[in-house]
Amino acid sequence: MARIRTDLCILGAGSGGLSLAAGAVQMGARVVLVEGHRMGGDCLNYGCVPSKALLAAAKQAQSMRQGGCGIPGVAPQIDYAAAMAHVQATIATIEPHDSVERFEGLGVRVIPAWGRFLNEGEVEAGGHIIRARRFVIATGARPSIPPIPGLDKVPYLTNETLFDLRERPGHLLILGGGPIGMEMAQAHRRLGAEVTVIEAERALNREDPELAAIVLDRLRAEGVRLIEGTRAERISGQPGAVTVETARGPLTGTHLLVATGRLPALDRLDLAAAGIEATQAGVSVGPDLRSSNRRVYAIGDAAGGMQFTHVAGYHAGVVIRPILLGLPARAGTAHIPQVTYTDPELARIGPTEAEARATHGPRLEIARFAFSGNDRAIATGRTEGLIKVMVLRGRPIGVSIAGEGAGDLIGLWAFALANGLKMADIAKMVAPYPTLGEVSKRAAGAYFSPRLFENPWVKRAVRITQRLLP
Ligand SMILES: Cc1cc2nc3c(=O)[nH]c(=O)nc-3n(C[C@H](O)[C@H](O)[C@H](O)COP(=O)(O)OP(=O)(O)OC[C@H]3O[C@@H](n4cnc5c(N)ncnc54)[C@H](O)[C@@H]3O)c2cc1C
Ligand SMILES: NC(=O)c1ccc[n+]([C@@H]2O[C@H](COP(=O)([O-])OP(=O)(O)OC[C@H]3O[C@@H](n4cnc5c(N)ncnc54)[C@H](O)[C@@H]3O)[C@@H](O)[C@H]2O)c1
Repeated sequence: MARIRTDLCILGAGSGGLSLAAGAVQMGARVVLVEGHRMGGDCLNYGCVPSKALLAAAKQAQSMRQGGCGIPGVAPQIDYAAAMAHVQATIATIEPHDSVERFEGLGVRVIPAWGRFLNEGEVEAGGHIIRARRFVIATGARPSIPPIPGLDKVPYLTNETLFDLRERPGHLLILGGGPIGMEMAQAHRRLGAEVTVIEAERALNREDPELAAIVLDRLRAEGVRLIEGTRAERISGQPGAVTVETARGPLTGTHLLVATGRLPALDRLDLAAAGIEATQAGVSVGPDLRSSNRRVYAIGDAAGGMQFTHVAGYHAGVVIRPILLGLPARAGTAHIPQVTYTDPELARIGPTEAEARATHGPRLEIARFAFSGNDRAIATGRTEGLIKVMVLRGRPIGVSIAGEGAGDLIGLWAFALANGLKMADIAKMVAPYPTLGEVSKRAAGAYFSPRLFENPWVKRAVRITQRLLP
């Protein structure tokens, strides 16, 4: 076995591992990056990128079908294989950025193999023994497959196989109404498939129900059949005919997509050999993302917590400080946004209204503004939408937005929360007219309006001043 000595060994070349490798090598560290499967990880190959590309194709089809602004709709000619070719072309365009060639060009040593710990300070991968000053586990997550009787005997899809389809499913059954389930439900419905979602609780149940309802109403109106509060009890069938038995009766479709959550991918690592503690949720880490083995950190999906590409990238930025410079660093969550890319989009940062009320009680104030009052939304015919801001002592602590462009609109609030800005700072902003961005300013306006317009002291001050002014 060849021996390698290095400063930093990263396991997993997905969103987190790649960000860390690029940053660390360019700052002068010797970096070994171990990847057992595809560079770019889940996000590029089976996650964010293909799902957003398919949603874009579906949105194109829907805008033709729906028409609007005086232009009548037309029946789109949908070629599912062509939509999937667009998905693959999107991946192929982004791929070079995450490639072995690019990282080797930066000076990273890439080992294309699965890695596993041999002891507290060594990893074995592809016939190499890597001894590093620090290790970072960035091995991501994979679909969690629920133990439903019969599921192991039928053909089913996950996000890892869905994008390989070239023939449109006639009727796609989806187990799970989380972000994966709802994004893929809308994409497939708009591309012409029949779609039924079976959700054990409430669809999009981590979101504010009032805002989730805006999205779910739209999906239902487009023909997605949503069966909530129902578990799959037994599954049977064969290719082309899969039946899910539920308390509300059997449901039969041509394909089944399992989207019931994701579990950290730790099984190949032999964590015990390195004294690294973990639970089902992920590697056990403190706020500094350090594991029970002080040489080893975990980032991204492998660290449990929020499963998003931007979180993996953020984690990379957090651990680079102690690893390269010995400086302290802590990862927070209060300023992390998340977006479900249905149409309309659903974006959130911080707690929902119910969560914020449970923590802060009557001290919490809520500012809201509906997209129906935004001139741009009216001009484009996209008036379904709402922004809701949770405010504590003049500062926003949480924001939920459902509506066209919500994922971009949440950016302003992510900036505000990351920098501890106040509602007054948002109110100071002059937003260009007519833009959807005005909804943020109007929400801040809604917060100050009662203070300004319903305040007898303000009225009295104005009357006195008016008497005194020449
Ligand atoms: C369908 C879908 C859509 C999504 N959409 C979004 C979105 O729109 N926005 C968003 O922010 N997030 C989205 N996500 C989540 C996002 O993809 C993940 O949060 C992100 O990829 C996590 O990055 P990571 O670096 O932790 O892991 P990954 O990107 O999964 O990378 C982990 C890598 O580690 C490798 N690996 C695993 N074990 C080993 C080992 N023992 N040795 C060597 N290599 C190993 C894997 O092969 C993989 O390449 C989506 C996920 C899915 C499934
Ligand atoms: N736009 C985005 O940023 C985006 C998109 C997709 C995925 N992701 C990430 O990937 C993660 C995983 O997504 P996901 O949608 O698979 O998981 P999820 O955990 O968010 O949702 C899974 C849903 O499945 C339901 N469920 C679980 N077991 C069930 C069963 N037996 N029968 C019926 N329903 C069942 C749950 O109640 C839940 O609502 C997300 O939490 C998110 O972090 C992000």
